[in-house]
Amino acid sequence: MKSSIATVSVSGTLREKLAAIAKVGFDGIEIFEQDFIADAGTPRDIGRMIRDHGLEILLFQPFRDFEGLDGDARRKAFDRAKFKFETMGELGADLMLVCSSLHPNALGGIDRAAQDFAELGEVAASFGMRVGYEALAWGRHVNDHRDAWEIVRRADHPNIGLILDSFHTLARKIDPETIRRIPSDKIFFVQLADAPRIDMDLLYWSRHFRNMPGEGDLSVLDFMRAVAATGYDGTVSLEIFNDQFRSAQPEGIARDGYRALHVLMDDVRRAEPDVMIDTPAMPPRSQVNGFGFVEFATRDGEAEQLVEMLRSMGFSHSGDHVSKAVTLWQQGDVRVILNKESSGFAGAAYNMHGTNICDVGLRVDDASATTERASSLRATPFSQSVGPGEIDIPAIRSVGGSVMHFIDDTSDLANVWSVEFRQSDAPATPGAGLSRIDHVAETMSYEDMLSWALFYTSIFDMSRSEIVDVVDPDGLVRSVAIKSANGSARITLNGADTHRTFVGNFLADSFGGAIQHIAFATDDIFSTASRMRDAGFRPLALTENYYGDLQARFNIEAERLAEMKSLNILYDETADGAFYQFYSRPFASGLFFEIVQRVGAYDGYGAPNAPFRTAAQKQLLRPKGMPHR
Ligand SMILES: O=C(O)c1ccc(O)c(O)c1
Ligand SMILES: [Mg+2]
Repeated sequence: MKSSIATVSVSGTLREKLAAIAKVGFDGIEIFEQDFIADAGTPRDIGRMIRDHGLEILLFQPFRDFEGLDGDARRKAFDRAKFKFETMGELGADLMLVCSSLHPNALGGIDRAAQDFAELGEVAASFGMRVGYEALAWGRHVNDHRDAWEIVRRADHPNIGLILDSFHTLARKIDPETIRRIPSDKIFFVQLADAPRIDMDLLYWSRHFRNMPGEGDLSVLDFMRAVAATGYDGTVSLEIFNDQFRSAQPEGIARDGYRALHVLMDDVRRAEPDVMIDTPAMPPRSQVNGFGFVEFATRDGEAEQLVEMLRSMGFSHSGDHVSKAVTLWQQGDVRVILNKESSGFAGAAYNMHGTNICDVGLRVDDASATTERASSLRATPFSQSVGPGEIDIPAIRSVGGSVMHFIDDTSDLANVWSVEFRQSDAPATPGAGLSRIDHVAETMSYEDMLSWALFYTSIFDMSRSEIVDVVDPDGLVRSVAIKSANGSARITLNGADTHRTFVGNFLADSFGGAIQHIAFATDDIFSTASRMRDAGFRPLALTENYYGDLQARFNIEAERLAEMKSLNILYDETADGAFYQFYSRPFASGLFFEIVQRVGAYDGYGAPNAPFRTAAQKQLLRPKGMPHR
């Protein structure tokens, strides 16, 4: 199988696109005519430049409005095709995509179109070219791959074949299983794209909202399984028209494309064990079993403030690093590390961002297999020199340049706490009932959200929720939740459109995204909240109006409601269960803690409460009388 990406999928000039596509390791490209025409080089020069990047031109496209014409218009269409074949010869491309016609004068008829393609096949053959026919979902007469296939079958010419595009098939809800009966040698090329399910005009949806396989809601896996089952082992190419991608960094998009394509082929291989799939092998998705630790880079007054907060939340100072200014704080199954080093990764992270969560440890089944899969999918490995008494823990780069470490039970990684930390003499405190990390919340620019969701769902056995809109007083924040298969690890990604929102404001200070808050789980939030209050914890205060509204919306006993109000506990309820939560006040550049209790099978994060708590948080951040940013 050759991997390819269409030049339209990536932003920049043709040269910038090629550099990015080549760097991440695609075999070739689909060259879009616009990209080619906009470049000042001759077709020969452009062809050479592409090959100099180590890339093949696997497809030239698109050729429009060809079939179904008659008279002069038909002759003109053939002349146009000849001109394109000549250009392709100079470029060094031998396959042209013809998409189904939208021409107002195009006449329908399978046999008429077949006749056009039989003749075009002869012309193509005389130029040493091949032609693939693709049904656009909004084609005038042909908008279904089954009709395109029938035309190709009846054209019966060795230089005429079919091009399949997952978007056109899946957007129209055409059963991809119908692909299994097409002979593989007549499939000349396969294009892949996903898209979010939005009810809108097909053309508009396709030209603006496509995204990488796995980033949307279409079943690209079922489509590709059917293609693979035919025995097709030719090019698989990403053709992604997306407004956001057009303005993103070319290399990030190319990398996401590479990741999406290879993870899809890996999934196909696992789903169709009898089919030979020729892509690099990688370990299966990594099983995540919760969070091993979270690490703050911090210093001075902010470090003292953090210690105060941890104490007030019931954490005990349980250990000191054998050689570094690093302390370990524990409660239940939660480990928080405070790193006050001025050198190394945490030191650099502090110098850049101030107090921040620079590192997260995920518990996985197999740490080295996890990093192996991650590097196969072009994640950036991370390592730093291992100091005296330290264990080399496998790690990769994560959101905003932070680090993600992997801990498992199968190697000496399991002993890291006893090896790297000396137990503290400080007496353990009784705690406040926090048992584990329920979730961590990462803040990022909305443009990066799909990319980080793909990061999690491709490397780990994690799935993605629908995107929900969270209203901030100064803008919209979109949020998607990532959850491990067993529910033990949850990560929410919050995408900010503007820096005026609470998360956007944090983003402006944190350059490129970071964890903004950590939510701890308790089994009894009322007891936890009162114990924390007694230990000096200062919760985020909600308004009277909030509790008035709760009373109106839900059936909560008056006494309970009064207790919630006095402890600043928020509430949500669905058919699956109930959810209680309360928050700390923001500290440092807008970091905060959350305490949650899930009742029944409640699976959300209290999104209906988000506008009220963000308003309260912003109130505290904004200096009185100052216009906000
Ligand atoms: O939107 C289009 O016109 C268009 C062109 C070529 C394709 O391969 C395609 O899928 C869509
Ligand atoms: Mg296409």
